[in-house]
Amino acid sequence: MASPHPHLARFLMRFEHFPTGLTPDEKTFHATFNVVYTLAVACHLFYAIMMLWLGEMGILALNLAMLVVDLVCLQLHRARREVLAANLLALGTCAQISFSLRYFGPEAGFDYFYFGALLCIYCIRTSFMRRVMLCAACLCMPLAAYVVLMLEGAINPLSAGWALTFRVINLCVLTIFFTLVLVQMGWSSDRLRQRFESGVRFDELTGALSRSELIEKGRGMLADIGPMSVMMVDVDHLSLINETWGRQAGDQVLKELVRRMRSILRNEDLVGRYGGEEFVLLCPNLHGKRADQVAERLCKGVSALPFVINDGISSLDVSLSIGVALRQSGDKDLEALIAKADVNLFRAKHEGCNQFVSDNQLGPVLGPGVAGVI
Ligand SMILES: Nc1nc2c(ncn2[C@@H]2O[C@H](COP(=O)(O)OP(=O)(O)OP(=O)(O)O)[C@@H](O)[C@H]2O)c(=O)[nH]1
Repeated sequence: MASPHPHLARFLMRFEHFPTGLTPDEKTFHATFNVVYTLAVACHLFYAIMMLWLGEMGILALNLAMLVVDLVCLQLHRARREVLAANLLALGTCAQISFSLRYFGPEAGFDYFYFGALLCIYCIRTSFMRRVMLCAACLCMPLAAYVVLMLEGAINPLSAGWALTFRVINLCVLTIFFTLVLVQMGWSSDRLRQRFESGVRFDELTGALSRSELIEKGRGMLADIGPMSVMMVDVDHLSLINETWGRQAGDQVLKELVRRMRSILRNEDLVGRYGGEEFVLLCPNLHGKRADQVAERLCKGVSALPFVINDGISSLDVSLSIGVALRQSGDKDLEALIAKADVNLFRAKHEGCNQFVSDNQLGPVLGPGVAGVI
């Protein structure tokens, strides 16, 4: 899916050096999180300084604890990070609200109303478990704040001007947080929906399209669109990798291969697992020399970095061979195109692997290579 806001996406991407192999959407997703975290941490620090100033050691301890959790959370794996982020943002906001209640008294009810409205919008797009977690997290702290308030009564040491300023800041920060979280949730849930709810069948191991799905979508493409390239991709010497490092290592190579190919290809290109270690790529509107350039980029790009296997203990150099078939005008037979790509793949293998051969007869372009251990 293309990011709905390309300018925002480009801006957000400046916030991080990304690991290689991420798609533009994934980069935006990461970057959004980083902006949210930066804001969250800055906000916690701001409140911490204010608490110190006001001598509120209890709320200060709470804020600092959350700051530490935030920072730890930053280091976590991104899947877990997503769930934690939602909770942390809610908790952080509640800390601010408990402060508001304490110092602004019942007027802070408006903040609650506003926060509740934002949370509702946010929750609509989350899973049931996440909604439960969010609500639990969001209810705990204001509840604690109310108990404290009931015991001590609201105090209001701030002048009306300061109180208004802080409440405005509070509401602005809330708005920025939740806007960013909403944007991010929109992108991620769209991706999830595309992946799991659209009835599209995926290969379980690699996440590539299943063979039947690929054929179905490919036939649709041939009916609808003009030029197109079909590439048959084969991992070189996978049986050697399996024998030397075990089948699990081979599986990791296949998974990583699909991830890297996706990062090189455009969003509209389809990656399907055709069988075993063979993948078919369907690239609409790609023809002539541009198809060769993409095939070359795949060969070079995928093998540029070693593949990490066995939980990071070892790494392998892995290369690809690719056969490219170009759709001639009027071609409607997908299987014939795939068969043509397969013939070209056979030539690429025969001529030494780690290269592509295309209908353009411009390949092979790379020297022979073998899978080797670093
Ligand atoms: N780990 C793993 N291996 C697979 C999977 N599917 C197929 N293979 C292996 O891929 C290997 C394919 O063997 P070959 O057709 O001889 O190909 P190769 O060893 O890659 O040699 P070349 O293609 O000539 O470079 C076999 O060892 C299969 O067991 C899979 O899902 N996981």
